[in-house]
Order: sequence, then structure tokens, then C-alpha cells
Amino acid sequence: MRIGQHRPSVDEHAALMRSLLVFERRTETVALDEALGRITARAVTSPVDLPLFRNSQMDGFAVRASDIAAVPAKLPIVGEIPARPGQPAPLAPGTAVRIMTGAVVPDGADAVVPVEDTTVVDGVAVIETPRVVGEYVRDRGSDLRAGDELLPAATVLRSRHLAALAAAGIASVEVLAPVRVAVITTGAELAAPGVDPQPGQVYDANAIAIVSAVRAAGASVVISARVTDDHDTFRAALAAATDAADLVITSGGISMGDYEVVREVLEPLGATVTTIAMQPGGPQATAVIDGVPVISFPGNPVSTQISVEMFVAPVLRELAGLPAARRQSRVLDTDVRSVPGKRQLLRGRAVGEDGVTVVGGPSSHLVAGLAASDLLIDIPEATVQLRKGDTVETLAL
Ligand SMILES: Nc1nc2c(c(=O)[nH]1)N[C@H]1C(S)=C(S)[C@@H](COP(=O)(O)OP(=O)(O)OC[C@H]3O[C@@H](n4cnc5c(N)ncnc54)[C@H](O)[C@@H]3O)O[C@H]1N2
Ligand code: MOO
Repeated sequence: MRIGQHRPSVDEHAALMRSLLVFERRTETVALDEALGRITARAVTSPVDLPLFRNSQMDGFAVRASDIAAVPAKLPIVGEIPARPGQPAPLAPGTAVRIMTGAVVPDGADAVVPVEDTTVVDGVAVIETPRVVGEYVRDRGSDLRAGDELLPAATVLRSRHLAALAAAGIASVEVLAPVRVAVITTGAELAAPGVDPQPGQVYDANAIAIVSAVRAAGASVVISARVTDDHDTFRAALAAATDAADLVITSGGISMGDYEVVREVLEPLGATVTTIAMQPGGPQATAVIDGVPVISFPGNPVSTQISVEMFVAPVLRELAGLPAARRQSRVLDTDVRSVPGKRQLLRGRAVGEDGVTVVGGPSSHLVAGLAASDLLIDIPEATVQLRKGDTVETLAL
């Protein structure tokens, strides 16, 4: 932050992010087996009546209700209708036909008597209780009519929705395509995990951090590139990224030193590079390049991870129909000091139902400390000192 420059609050920066992370949603058609958790792109109407045909709700006898108005009624059993393909013959007046649950109710029949409510004597069904018309008969279209809306647009598909689609004979569904994200980590010092590091190299933790956080938030990763501090190399990676993705996320190279490749390339292209009132994750940059939002996070791994959690994951989760991360008030088990004028996100662990303990220090290189924590302790900008027993807001990781 230059002297005199406004330092945006976390909420202001989150609002800016939200205004940038607006995507034209593409759609795709997926098989029901692939559709769990996806969001319907448009309303789905049923191509058929549900139930598809008039069928029995019970194992028993299909009859005419008028034939058993006077009881006991004695109706000769003229056959059997299992739940099988085919249209049964109409039921003649004064007769009963054995019928199974789900089987087609024959024309002429208008009620079903459960088997346990009948006795059979010499091929004759003896029925002691009259039945009203329609009893234990599931009418065609009584659930839904062909052409009626089965699911509205923007339904997050759960198993009950998929079951209804399948019941209507629908094999695939048009859903919103995931937001496509490109990730670029920058820094001449970065080495891929798995190789022997040269002196001065660090392993790239941010690529997998961003890629996995974005995936967990329901978006898809189309590019993950690791580039050095060279301008042309970064420009080339950026061009490929804006070409293939709806959103580009970079890490590193945005603070005040030399070799800040992201800042140096993006600032002349109109990027806003700023320091927000948050720790970790102070330095932040945003740009729109070729119509694609480019969000740049600071290189320190904890800063990057917390920035993704605070600014990108909430929007992506919302777009993917996933629930927001849980916020909860918890009681501190220790005293805590905070930095005045910065919203501090300390790493913590839940203790019991409503307690919380601090894990490790506040510095933004402490990756093991972040891995050992299961929530962030969200300390407001104005707070400098908290005491054991004070209540704090926490954000589940
Ligand atoms: N004079 C100032 N120096 C710094 C300031 C400042 O305000 N004035 N801010 C500090 C803060 S806070 C942060 S955060 C960092 C942000 O710096 P950059 O975004 O330019 O990030 P780098 O310098 O490229 O890297 C910082 C740090 O993180 C390591 N790193 C980078 N990328 C990765 C990665 N993919 N995986 C693991 N570690 C990574 C890098 O090696 C550095 O140690 O600036 C401070 N400086
Ligand atoms: O704000 Mo930096 O992101 O803490 O180390």
C-alpha cells in the first residue's frame, strides 16, 4: 500500500471479487449416472404421464366396486395379472381377477381388494367389505401429467430428482457446465514436488492448493502451469489461460520487490494491485484480460490458500450449488493478540462442541500449521487483544 492509499477491507475486496466472478454459464448434457450434484440448466418437463398406466397398489383382486357393494360378495376368479409387459383382457362384470402390485388394472375393474381381505373358496373370491371406486388403484398421470414440469431450472440434482427423471424415462439431463479455471503459479524459485531441489528452490505448494480448492468448490481446472519470473513466459501462459478458461488464478509475484512478474505484466494491462486489510493475504491483484477475470494471490502458501477460501471458493461453491463453508462462534482457550487495522485469520482447531485453540503462528509460510488446523479464527480489524473465554467467529476449512 502506498502512503495515503485506501486499504480495502476484506468485505470490500470480497465484493469486488464477487463483481468480477460473473460468468456466462455454458451447459452440457450428461447421463443421469453423471448428474448427481449438478444443476439443471432449464426446467425439465415430463414426456409421459406418471404413473405411466393405471396399476394396482396391492397384491389382491381387481374387481368392479359395484359388484361388491352388497357383502359378502362372491366373485369367480377368472385369471391372474402379474406385473409384466402386456395389456390384460377387460374384466367381465361379476368376476374378479388376481392382480399383483404394479400390474396393469384391466379395463372394467375400478378397485382392488387386498388379498388378505379375501378368502378363496373353490375358485371364488369371497369379499366381506365393500370398496369405493378407485380404492388401491394408482391412476395414470395421478403423480404428474405429460408436459408438466418435473423439475424447475436451477435444481441441484439429488437422488430423489434423478429417480423422478428415470421414472419418466429420461436418460440424460442438461446441466450447467462447471466454471473453467486456469491456475498459474509463478516464481523462478519454484520446483515441482518429487524432484531434488537446487539450493534456493522451494516446492510449489500453491499449484495443488489452488487446483484442489477450486475442484472442491465445484469448478473444473483446465490448465495448471508453473512459470518462472520471465515476462514473456508469463504472458504466454496468461494468453493460453485466458483462451481456455472462464477464470484465471495466479500466485506470487505481486508485492513490492523486483522480479514481480505478475504485477509487472498485469499492471500495464490495467490490473489493480493493492494491499488489503487482511493477514495473511495482504497483497492482492485483480484484472480483466481479454474479458476473463484474472485474480492474483500473494505467493506465500498460507496467504494463497486463505485468499482462495475467502474470495474465490465461496463464489464457486455458490455457482456449483454447494453449501457455504460453515461459520460458527467458538470460545477461545487462550489469549490472542492481533494486528491493529488488519482482519487476521489465525489457524485453529475446534475443541469439543464450541471451543477453539490456536494452531501455530500467524505467519504466511507455515504450511504445516495450516494443515494441522481445521478452521480459521476470524479476528476483526479493530481487535487487538482477545482473552481466554472470549467468543470468536470461525470459518471451517
Ligand atoms: N517490502 C515488502 N515486501 C513484502 C510485502 C510488502 O508489503 N512489502 N508483503 C509481503 C507479503 S504480506 C506477502 S504475502 C508477500 C507476497 O509476495 P508475492 O506475491 O510477490 O510472492 P512471492 O514474492 O513470489 O513469494 C512470496 C513467498 O512465497 C513463496 N512462494 C511463492 N510461490 C509459491 C508456491 N507456488 N509454492 C510455495 N511457495 C511459494 C516464495 O518462495 C516466497 O517465499 O510479499 C511480502 N513481501
Ligand atoms: O499478507 Mo502476506 O499474505 O501475510 O504474508
